[in-house]
Amino acid sequence: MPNDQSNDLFDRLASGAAAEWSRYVDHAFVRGMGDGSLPEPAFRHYLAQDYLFLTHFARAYALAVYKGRNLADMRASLNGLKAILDVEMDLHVSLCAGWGIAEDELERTPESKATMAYTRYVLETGLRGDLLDLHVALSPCVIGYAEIGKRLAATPGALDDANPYRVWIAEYAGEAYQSVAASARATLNRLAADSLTPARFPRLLTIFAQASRLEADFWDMGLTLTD
Ligand SMILES: Cc1ncc(C[n+]2csc(CCO)c2C)c(N)n1
Repeated sequence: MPNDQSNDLFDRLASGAAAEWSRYVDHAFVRGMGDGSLPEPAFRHYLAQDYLFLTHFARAYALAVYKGRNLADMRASLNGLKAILDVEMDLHVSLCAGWGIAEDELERTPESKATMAYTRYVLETGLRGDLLDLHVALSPCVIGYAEIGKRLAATPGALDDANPYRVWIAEYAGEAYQSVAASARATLNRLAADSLTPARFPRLLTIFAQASRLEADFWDMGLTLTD
């Protein structure tokens, strides 16, 4: 549970933006994946937009390489970039293929406004700010999916064969992804130890709240099939 007295920056942000955070992680789209009631066209629409989202997300990691202040920062971001380009994208393309969406169709999909808004917000925040601003903008995405995966996996029946969304849930609830999220938390704390001041916290909270809102809007876009 979020805790604003915590030493963990992520906990302080999630607790400071509790309304935006819970609209995102407890969204109807998420609950629909948990109990299998999400309409399949909504999931297909989401998957195709998520392909475009991941492409921009890779650019954001490339920007984080550039923004690193030392080789350790730069190497950590490069590992994130490689994980997306060499692993995540392939996983996503095969997940889409399983849902009947071929790679050339993904390439041809027009970007929805929600995808544009979210990805450009993250990129612009990183361009304008420093590495801490950028990692705060990325954190609802990276850490939120781990939290969603863990919660859903604990829902009775969520991982049953009868649930068409079980593969998605198992992926994010799995140990490999949980450890990606744990290291994203550690990165935030490391950067905060270096450059977080009390005066700066409200500005970081604004970034976190906006990114969480845009994540919730991304679920809305899937659910309502909006372009
Ligand atoms: C809208 C949206 N938000 C978050 C994620 C999760 N996510 C984005 S990049 C990545 C890999 C991090 O190394 C993960 C898990 C997503 N797929 N789509």
